[in-house]
Amino acid sequence: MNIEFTKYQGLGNDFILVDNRGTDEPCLTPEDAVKLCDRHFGIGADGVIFALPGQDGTDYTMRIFNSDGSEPEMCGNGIRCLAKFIADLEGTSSQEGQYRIHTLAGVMTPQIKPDGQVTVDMGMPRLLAAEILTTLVAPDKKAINEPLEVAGKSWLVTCVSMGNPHCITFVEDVAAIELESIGSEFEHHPVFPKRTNTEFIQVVRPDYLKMRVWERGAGITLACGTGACAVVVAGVLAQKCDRVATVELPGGCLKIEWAEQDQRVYMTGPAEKVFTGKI
Ligand SMILES: N[C@@H](CCC[C@H](N)C(=O)O)C(=O)O
Repeated sequence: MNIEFTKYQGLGNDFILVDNRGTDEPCLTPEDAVKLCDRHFGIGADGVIFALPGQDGTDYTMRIFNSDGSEPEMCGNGIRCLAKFIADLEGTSSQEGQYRIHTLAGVMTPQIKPDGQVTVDMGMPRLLAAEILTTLVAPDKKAINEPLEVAGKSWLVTCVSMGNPHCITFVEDVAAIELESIGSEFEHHPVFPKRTNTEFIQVVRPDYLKMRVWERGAGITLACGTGACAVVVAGVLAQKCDRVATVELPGGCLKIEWAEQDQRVYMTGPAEKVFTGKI
């Protein structure tokens, strides 16, 4: 193996980025990803992201393996990192750039802004149980504020897909949540046949939310972009937040808008190169 990589992070959600423009399949296996993501015996990361050739008229394709080797449909912090990585590969990192990226969740459009932040058109949220995927309610129904039994307690949850599944629960105090012990129970709950990401949310103000996350396939992370988008959608549906809100995560803040006009979700946040290396 002789592969160059660049490590990026978006709010501390960190990824190994690989230039995979030469072939249509990832040049590393899910098993490789598990080894490389290991924080003691590997490079250390929440996932490995591949920049592949575009499909169906898009500029690039993004594929990602979680740190457990599973393949999610989308990654919000990851796609901001990918935009910066592409700008670097194309030698345009000092300019603004906009890319159409094919993902397993559809086409996403990240745009690098003059201040270096990246805004991503994340598409429309999917709300029906059959799309999410959850058996918590009937396939043609939305799961909004539904009771779910986890760790001996009944939680009111709202389920949203941003291409990948999210289970959101509003709590009084996010700091008091014992994520280490309950996160995995949500992830593997039988009502989520493809497992789930879980977000715990404290509403500070309707335009300011505090979030902690347990990610499917990665456990506790410092931030989750698709999660922050799903949270604002859930907050609007449950009448707990505005359509434009700041979501504060342990790694920093994201600005999320669920636009009334086109019903699409827009996410703005940072993405930074950390170092380059060779495997
Ligand atoms: N951290 C990501 C989400 C990565 C995928 C997730 N773990 C899943 O399996 O769905 C983000 O920023 O969106």
